[in-house]
Amino acid sequence: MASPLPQTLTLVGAGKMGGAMLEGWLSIGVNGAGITLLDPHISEEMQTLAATHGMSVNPAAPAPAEVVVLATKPQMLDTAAPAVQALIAPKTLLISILAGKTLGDLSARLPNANAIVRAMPNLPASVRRGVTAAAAGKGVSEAQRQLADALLAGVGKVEWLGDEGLIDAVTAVSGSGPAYVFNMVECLAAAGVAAGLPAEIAERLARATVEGAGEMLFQSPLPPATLRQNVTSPGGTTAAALEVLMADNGLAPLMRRAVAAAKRRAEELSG
Ligand SMILES: NC(=O)C1=CN([C@@H]2O[C@H](COP(=O)(O)OP(=O)(O)OC[C@H]3O[C@@H](n4cnc5c(N)ncnc54)[C@H](O)[C@@H]3O)[C@@H](O)[C@H]2O)C=CC1
Ligand SMILES: O=C(O)[C@@H]1CCC=N1
Repeated sequence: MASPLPQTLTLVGAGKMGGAMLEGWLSIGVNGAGITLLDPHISEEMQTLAATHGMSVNPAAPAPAEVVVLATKPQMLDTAAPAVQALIAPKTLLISILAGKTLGDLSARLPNANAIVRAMPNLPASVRRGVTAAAAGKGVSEAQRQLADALLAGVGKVEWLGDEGLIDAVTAVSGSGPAYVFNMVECLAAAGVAAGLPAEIAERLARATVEGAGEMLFQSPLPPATLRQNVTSPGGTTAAALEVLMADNGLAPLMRRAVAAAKRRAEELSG
């Protein structure tokens, strides 16, 4: 049996991530007429989407909803909290995607929220290929957990965590991770230019390479190390490059430092 979907859902903060998730929910059949968007700086694109699907946008007195999704910047939590409290009925499920803000931080600002799921999605949700890790607070019923799962699975894969304490590390790996990959495309293209390629060709090649490699990861059951080995002819060109990338001062320590910095920042955003 298909998982249940909410009859009413209010999205607080319809920016890049909230908007990406919203498009996924529409595509799995959440009824636009039951959706309310609250965002003081809502984009024209979101307004058009809302009009197309009969959503309500910034109503004067929004009613409590079955599900409230909090998708403002973490720094806006204090400002948004009074309006969010008014959206929460005793059985409302609150899903927060705010980096760094813990279940405890959310409960302290929204004491009337009985059921809170803290989730960390990522931007490929916009093409329904996201991955979200989520942790449920104590007051979340099994039905509410399934409801959250249905919404999060609508935009990609879902990992439920028994330990909320892992979410800052999740944020540093998969939440921020798409940006690392996009930066790798930029760096690969720039390196191609340094090697003599015209800039436009280098960018097209770098981009298509990551698209193709990503699709192989998607389609193949093989571990990434095997996929890497399949490109690497002994004594060939890839081996020469990997000697640099896999050196003691290569990509691994750099990535460790980057992920540690992101995790530290998530911890700083808590409170
Ligand atoms: N962008 C990403 O890849 C990811 C973002 N996140 C989380 O998603 C949240 C949103 O991030 P983005 O979408 O990137 O930011 P964004 O700036 O694109 O969106 C935030 C939206 O909140 C709106 N907003 C500001 N104050 C508000 C208020 N008081 N009430 C209602 N809406 C308000 C803004 O107008 C804006 O449209 C953050 O907490 C971030 O940690 C999580 C995973 C990935
Ligand atoms: O950069 C950020 O803080 C957010 C959280 C993960 C991705 N974007």
